[in-house]
Amino acid sequence: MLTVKNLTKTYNGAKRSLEMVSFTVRPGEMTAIIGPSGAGKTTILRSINQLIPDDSGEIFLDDQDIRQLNKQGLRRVRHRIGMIFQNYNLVDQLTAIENVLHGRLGAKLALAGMLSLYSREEKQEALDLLAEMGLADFAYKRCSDLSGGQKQRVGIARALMQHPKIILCDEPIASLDPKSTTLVMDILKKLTTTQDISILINLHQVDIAKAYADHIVGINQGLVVFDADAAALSNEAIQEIYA
Ligand SMILES: Nc1ncnc2c1ncn2[C@@H]1O[C@H](COP(=O)(O)OP(=O)(O)OP(=O)(O)O)[C@@H](O)[C@H]1O
Repeated sequence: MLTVKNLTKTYNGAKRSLEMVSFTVRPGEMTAIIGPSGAGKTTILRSINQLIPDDSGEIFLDDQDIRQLNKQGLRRVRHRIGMIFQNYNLVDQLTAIENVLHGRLGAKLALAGMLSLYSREEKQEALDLLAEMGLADFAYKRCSDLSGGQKQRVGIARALMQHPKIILCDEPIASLDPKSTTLVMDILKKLTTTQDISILINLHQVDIAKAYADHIVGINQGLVVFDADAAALSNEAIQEIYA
């Protein structure tokens, strides 16, 4: 479903951050990217939907090479890729439901988007998603008044509002306590099994990656040093990834 081939990236004047990175995210699976700080995990995610330019490689979502798309094509593809961030990226002064509705912006004409014009169906869908996230009572609360775990669940609902084929998660649990971590990871896992959504997730915690991911990609200094089913992640492999 998502195939990254020989992705290479150098930031201005710096040494190479990604070196011929290749891996595949299969449909309905959770793939975790693990590796030490600075290994290139965020750079991979940001390159996939072309938030940052890369040097070379191929990024296929189904049959389409994202790197070859024009502006309009890229906009369309981005709408099928949900994103979840460590710092939530919500508009704090808006309510939870308003933030969730932002997930529809990519599908709207510019004017409707600018005026925040949403249909009754869209509003109902946003409410239903918040209820699914256990946040029915928080729909009209400002996001600034929510806890980290609640904010992240609003972020997931916003991503789901895009009806994505894949969700990219950049360390979504890094700021959460253990209870919220379990809640958020359980929700993400359930999306893969019940909705056939693929998840590509950057994680710092190896134990969480082993417990939840179907497939693990280990990165060290911009190179893929492990790429296999989670069950194959041995202590030796972990040592090599974190060397
Ligand atoms: N905007 C930037 N300008 C220059 N170098 C950058 C930039 N962003 C990242 N890098 C460098 O690219 C490399 C990979 O960084 P990246 O943030 O992708 O790693 P990471 O694995 O996500 O790290 P962490 O786990 O700490 O978030 C690092 O050497 C980093 O210093």
